[in-house]
Amino acid sequence: MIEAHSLTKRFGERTAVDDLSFTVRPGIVTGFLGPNGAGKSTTMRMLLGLDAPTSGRAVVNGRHYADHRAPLHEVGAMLEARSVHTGRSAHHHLLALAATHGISRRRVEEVIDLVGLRAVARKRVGSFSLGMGQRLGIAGALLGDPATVILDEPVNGLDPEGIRWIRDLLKALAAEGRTVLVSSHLMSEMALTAEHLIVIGRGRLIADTSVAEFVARAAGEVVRVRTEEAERLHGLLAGPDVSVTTEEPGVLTVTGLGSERIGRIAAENSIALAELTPQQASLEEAFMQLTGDAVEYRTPAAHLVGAEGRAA
Ligand SMILES: Nc1ncnc2c1ncn2[C@@H]1O[C@H](COP(=O)(O)OP(=O)(O)OP(=O)(O)O)[C@@H](O)[C@H]1O
Repeated sequence: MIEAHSLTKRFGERTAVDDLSFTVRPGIVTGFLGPNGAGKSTTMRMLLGLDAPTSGRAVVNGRHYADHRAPLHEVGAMLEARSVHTGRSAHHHLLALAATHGISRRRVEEVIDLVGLRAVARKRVGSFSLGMGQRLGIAGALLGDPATVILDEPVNGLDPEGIRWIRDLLKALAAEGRTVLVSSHLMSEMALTAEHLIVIGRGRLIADTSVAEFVARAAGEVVRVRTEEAERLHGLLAGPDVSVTTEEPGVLTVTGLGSERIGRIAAENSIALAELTPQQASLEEAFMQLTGDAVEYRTPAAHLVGAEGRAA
């Protein structure tokens, strides 16, 4: 379990994390989301005792990180910036880490296999690709078989197979009853991986909710209706809090009225419907809506869409 109590971090004039409180529970994957510069890494560093909060408290498994006698057994972490001696092999790096906690060689071999680095375990870390480095970071995080796992952007640099592997690994770790907190700016990835979300913008909490609730809350109710009498139905549905648009002939997109109500209005007026479909906004759309004001470094919209791999 991870608890942030009114965490605040200032760097000079800049407030990177602003009165942030949340709890991350065991047994599910919790996604930590926010636009670039939102304060995710700084928060994770405070959880791990690497940055001291200006005020507030970070507690992991009931204690400050620094108060754990054998922290690798409590919290396994991988932060974005890797601090690995590039001249060492993966095997040696993990052995050195294991030695600090009296962790056995056998466990080192186990995690090497678990992260799929067996074939390159004796190679110098300096020659590793970004994806291999991520796998090594995860091996280090899991070395102490910790109850809590904190990973900063773990899918960075991984290929599709690697991304799928991380997704399955995180879910398996949570299913074993561990607390799993994973940061990302990739909404689509979190939708597939996380069950719960903590969303921040400009260092402040924007949402602490399940993935399903997050989308529903941000998106509002949108229903697609197809009928040969679109024009007549349009007139019947229109109202002060209802917006009806026509994107293609015979198809209405209705916001502000539920599908049940639309179906009833159509029936009362003897309008046959060919389709009546509640739409779900994608997580990206929901995220954009919620964090719109909190984006620090804004990219032109077309670039943002492209970066997320979605068609306009
Ligand atoms: N050591 C530091 N000194 C000064 N400012 C800092 C420092 N570390 C972070 N910041 C600032 O604090 C804010 C939050 O940064 P942080 O790296 O925590 O965000 P993030 O959500 O992890 O972003 P990203 O997704 O880009 O990694 C940013 O405005 C950043 O410039």
